[in-house]
Amino acid sequence: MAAQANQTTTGTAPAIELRTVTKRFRTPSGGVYTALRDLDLTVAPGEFCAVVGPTGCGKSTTLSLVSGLERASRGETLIHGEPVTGIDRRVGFMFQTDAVFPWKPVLDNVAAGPQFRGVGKREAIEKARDWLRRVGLSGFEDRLPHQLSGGMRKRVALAQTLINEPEILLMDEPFSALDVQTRQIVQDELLSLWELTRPAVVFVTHDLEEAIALADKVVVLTVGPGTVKDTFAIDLPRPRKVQDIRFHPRFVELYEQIWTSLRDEVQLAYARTAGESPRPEQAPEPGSGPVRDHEPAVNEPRTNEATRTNDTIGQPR
Ligand SMILES: Nc1ncnc2c1ncn2[C@@H]1O[C@H](COP(=O)(O)OP(=O)(O)OP(=O)(O)O)[C@@H](O)[C@H]1O
Repeated sequence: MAAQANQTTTGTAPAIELRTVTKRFRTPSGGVYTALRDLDLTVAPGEFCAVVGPTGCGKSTTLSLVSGLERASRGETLIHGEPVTGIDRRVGFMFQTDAVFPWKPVLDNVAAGPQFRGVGKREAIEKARDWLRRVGLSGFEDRLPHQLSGGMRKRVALAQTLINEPEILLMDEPFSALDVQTRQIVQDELLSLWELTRPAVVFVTHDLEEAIALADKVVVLTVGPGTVKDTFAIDLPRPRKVQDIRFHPRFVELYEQIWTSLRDEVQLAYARTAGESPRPEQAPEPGSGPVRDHEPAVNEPRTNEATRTNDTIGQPR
């Protein structure tokens, strides 16, 4: 603990650290489902980390642990060297669905975060105006969210998240609902805004091209119970334009290497849900808080996983 405290004060602690984390859930039938097992993950301050893995391998669960929404059954989750004990104001989130107040104009939606954090209304509105300008939405301040396109709503979501200047940014498939062209524009915007404030990012995606184009490193998780299979440093130059970087010869090399690692996990996940190789029952693990050790451990796959396995992870477009 002393070493951790020292690391924190000297600013050298990782922004995020998961140490040998296991996460188990109780299933509706009373069994125990192990979503993550012995997962180790470190993200440095200012580092952009993308996480890929087959459906159901525990990517969102990993984010839930960092966000403080869930607690590990075993192992430690640390932010800047300190254990996560709940929701932390230094952490920002962006998910697949937009978290907006549908009845509020865009400006008020963006100003809501700072106001919630105690900033006065006038200052919050000025800040919101500034962030809307940065995401290219000046002139749209009075629109309601439903009066914007999907891409514009994502830019609002970016402004809403980044206005709070998070030190850690957790993103769970934030752009998956967008068409390819809009997605690339918003990805570029994310990169240029990230350069401004440099939060540590964990970006979960099913899109390997997106992961490589955005990240400093790509972490491949195994089929569930998820653990880190491989970590790839993305040594592509920055600043990047996502439309261009995928034609870089190194991008293609990295894509092939990472896909080789990922492909086996995707196929295994698909085979499980297609019934070729049923998920093994798992022995309960000690020290898991509310899930007691003598309870039966049964891994129960989600019924809709098979349909999502191969459609979003594939060869470069
Ligand atoms: N609260 C919960 N109770 C029981 N099981 C859960 C709970 N949350 C997640 N799980 C299970 O844990 C596993 C991992 O879920 P998670 O959502 O983290 O996977 P994922 O990799 O993000 O999936 P996808 O790529 O499909 O979004 C899944 O099999 C899921 O059904």
